[in-house]
Amino acid sequence: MNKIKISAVSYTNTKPFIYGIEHSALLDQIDLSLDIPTDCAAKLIGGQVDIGLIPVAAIPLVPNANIVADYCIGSVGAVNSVFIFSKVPVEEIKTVRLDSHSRTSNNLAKVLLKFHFRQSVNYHTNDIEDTDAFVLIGDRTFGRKDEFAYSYDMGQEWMNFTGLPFVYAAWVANKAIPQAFINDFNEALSFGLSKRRVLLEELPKLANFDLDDYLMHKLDFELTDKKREALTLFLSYIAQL
Ligand SMILES: C=C(O[C@@H]1C=C(C(=O)O)C=C[C@H]1O)C(=O)O
Repeated sequence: MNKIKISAVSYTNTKPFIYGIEHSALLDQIDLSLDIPTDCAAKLIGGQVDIGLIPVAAIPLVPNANIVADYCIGSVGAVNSVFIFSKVPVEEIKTVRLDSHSRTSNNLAKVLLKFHFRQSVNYHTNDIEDTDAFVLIGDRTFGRKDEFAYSYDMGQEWMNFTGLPFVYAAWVANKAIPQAFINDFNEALSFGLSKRRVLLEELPKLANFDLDDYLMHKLDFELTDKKREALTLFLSYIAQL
């Protein structure tokens, strides 16, 4: 049988899933690559992989997109790794630099600034551009919150805006995947989540970031009905940008 090709996010948020996959019999049946979120999306859209843990904002661009797992990268309120960092309070933000790693959070920033904060903002993608604020996601945000005059946790702001949890990335396939594989895959992901304490022992301690709180509490990995509702709502807001 051909191996199933999978691209997953290379950040710490995905390590519980990788732990589960690496400790399962699935390892012989798959080709696994770890990529930044934009590349996970590009590989799934381009057909280089069969399944990707992709930014949900990219789902409409995936041919035959179908969500194949009961787990995701999500949060119920603050997530502590998806931020708008700003020099000025949000009512004064006029320019924002987007994060080249991100698809979901760049769109989440636009949705929140337009529909929640009701700000008219110019967006830049150039790294050297001097802007009022910028989007930053993933491990590169760890411990950096206090460096900026204003930090907006977008998981928290989405909760303030909609009363809903949020899903940043989901396991999506671009073709039909055999049900037996999906069952084993869910089992592996669930096993990885149940071993987060073991994983935390293996990860280096960070001086100014609570990794335990991040993996055990801030991230919320179950793709619940409320998160699916949030996903549909988020995609409908993106369509109105
Ligand atoms: C919570 C996070 O979720 C992520 C955010 C993504 C995005 O903004 O496109 C994509 C994948 C996830 O890794 C994070 O990276 O901090």
